[in-house]
Amino acid sequence: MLPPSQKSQQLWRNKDAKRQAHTYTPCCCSDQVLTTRERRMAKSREAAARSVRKTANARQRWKDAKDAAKEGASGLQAQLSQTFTRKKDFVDPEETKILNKPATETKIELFSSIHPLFSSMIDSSSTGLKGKGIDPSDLMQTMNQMENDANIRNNVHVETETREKNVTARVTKEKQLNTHSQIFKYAYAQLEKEKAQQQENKNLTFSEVISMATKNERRKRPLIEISFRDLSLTLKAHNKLILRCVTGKIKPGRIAAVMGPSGAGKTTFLSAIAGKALGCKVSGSIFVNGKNESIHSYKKIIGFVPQDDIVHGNLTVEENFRFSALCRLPADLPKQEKVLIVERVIEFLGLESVRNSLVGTVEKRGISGGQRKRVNVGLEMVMEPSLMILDEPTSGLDSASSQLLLRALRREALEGVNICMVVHQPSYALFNMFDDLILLAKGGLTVYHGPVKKVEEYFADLGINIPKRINPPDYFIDILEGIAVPSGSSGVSYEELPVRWMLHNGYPVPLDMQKNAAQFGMFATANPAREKDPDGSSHEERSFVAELWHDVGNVMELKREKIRLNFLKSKDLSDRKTPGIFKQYKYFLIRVGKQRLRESKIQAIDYLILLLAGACLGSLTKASDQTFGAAGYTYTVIAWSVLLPVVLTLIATQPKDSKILKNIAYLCYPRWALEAFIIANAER
Ligand SMILES: Nc1ncnc2c1ncn2[C@@H]1O[C@H](COP(=O)(O)OP(=O)(O)OP(=O)(O)O)[C@@H](O)[C@H]1O
Repeated sequence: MLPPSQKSQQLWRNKDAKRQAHTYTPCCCSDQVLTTRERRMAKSREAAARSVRKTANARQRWKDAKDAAKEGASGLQAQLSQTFTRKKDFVDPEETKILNKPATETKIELFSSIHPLFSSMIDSSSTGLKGKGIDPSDLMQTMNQMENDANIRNNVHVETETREKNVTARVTKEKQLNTHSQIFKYAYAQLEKEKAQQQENKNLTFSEVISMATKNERRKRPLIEISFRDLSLTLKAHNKLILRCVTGKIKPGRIAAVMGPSGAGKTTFLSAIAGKALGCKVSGSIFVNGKNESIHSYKKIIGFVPQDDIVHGNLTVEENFRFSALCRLPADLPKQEKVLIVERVIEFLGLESVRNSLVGTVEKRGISGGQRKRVNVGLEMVMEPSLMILDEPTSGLDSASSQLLLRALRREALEGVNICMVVHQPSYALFNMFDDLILLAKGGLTVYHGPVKKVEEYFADLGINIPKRINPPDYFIDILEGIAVPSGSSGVSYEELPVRWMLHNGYPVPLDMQKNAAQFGMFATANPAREKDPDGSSHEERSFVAELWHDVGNVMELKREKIRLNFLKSKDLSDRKTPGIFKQYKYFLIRVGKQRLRESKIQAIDYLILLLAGACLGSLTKASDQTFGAAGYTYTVIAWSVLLPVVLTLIATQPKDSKILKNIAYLCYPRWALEAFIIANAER
């Protein structure tokens, strides 16, 4: 039990942490400038969202009324055609009843309340129809006319057009959007439209869903399928096999989970397929869309979320997304489309409430750990990748947040994105949200690779049945860890499972694994965790100098590989033209500028140094030249030293200002330029 004073302190700390996650308190003048600017932008964005919501509501009312009127009109049509078959001069009392049918009446009333034209049309049609025998299909025609009439639409506040004929027309229209609020209005209107479409899609029949999914024009992104055969990785430094004979395929439009005990080689596997396995000797083959091409040729459309954070703590959630989108989306994509993509990701990931909060650093707390994880994923989602590789994106998330993340990824998969992720201990609900499973045993050997739905059946065929009330993924991992002994009739040991998988699929079994057949009484496996030591060199006693030389060689080799990976250009097959180096340089500079403004302490020290430098320079001038107006000069130098960085930062971070001024700002701050370049290259 904590004493009351400590208890209240803890309570206060918790409250403070919560408060900081949602509101960002500036701690210096430069922060204040940014915050005020952002608050103004947030206000205009919220106004845009409100206006779009109003429009969407109006559109919904219009749609309801139109449906009601159509229903009423067809009812009317049916009744009238009945009536006209009867004697013309005979007035059926039922007719009046039908025309005054309460439901229809209500709907017609609703529709006529929207536009007076309709009420007059109803009047004239009903009397005319009754009296003169006008064809009731005129009613439908007039309705269509009304639907196409821009003035009428304006009367019901349908401000944004609802049907764009094609993308080109839309892009032309989009080019006219300039202001912040126009862009956001456009983005929110699109989002509302997508939501409405989603709602409509819920009512589709199975065949309609299939035909929709197979329509080529719905697939915006190029598809990437990765197949790998006999993929093995050996750590060069230790001559240790960490991934062995992995064969399989990850497909577009599907989410594959990679699971296995700790140290099984899951991260290594992801690095291998992403072409990021540094310090390793790779054997076997990796095919992209069935062709033997380098995965680096597609790096512009591959999103990689590593285990460690890639977010910038001194930027807000939205800023993080915006910078990623600006640098990695196609350069010719209109700005409003980029904003729309960012907004969509914020919504999909449920980050709306923290969009303006700082992500946070070690010194300054920001959003929660779960939100931070989602931001990590979002950074890659905003670049609209075709292949997404994620290393433990759900670790540290509760079940609800993990499911939210999976739902967001499912939406990506519906667009044809190929998603492969490492996941630890998923709940049963989460486990069932995956399409495929790659189960690795220690030593990087495959135990299962196929649909999630068939994994239980496969293990049951081996005689391994999942005990009641045990989560299947937990049970599989326990077996592979050697914690649980497989239940069932077969008596299969966990060490046999990789070879069982090879035999099940007719894959060749490596020689050293065949040798141990007698041990298991079958054509079986060696201990998969056993390290391969082909030349026995690891047992060799080496002198200290030889070992040091060996280590230095490995480090140098690793550095060389890193440089080659970062700077050597491979043929680009991604069909995406991202912004050029100068554009990217500009984005990085703006980003670094914002970060520096927020790092108030470092900024203050920088200013202090500049102040001292200015003072020194000023005193020197004063000492050597008495007649040059030294005092004034000193103060000028000091003032410029202090003010220049602030002025340049402000100019550089303004979204719309004189291009010349901005370029001067970029040129005048070489240190930032250098920083931006280093960061840019380190991140690629
Ligand atoms: N660069 C490296 N240097 C030394 N050992 C390495 C290196 N990379 C991987 N390994 C070893 O390879 C094995 C597989 O590592 P990997 O990170 O792929 O495992 P994992 O399944 O992702 O583990 P976890 O679930 O704990 O993250 C481990 O035993 C690890 O120690």
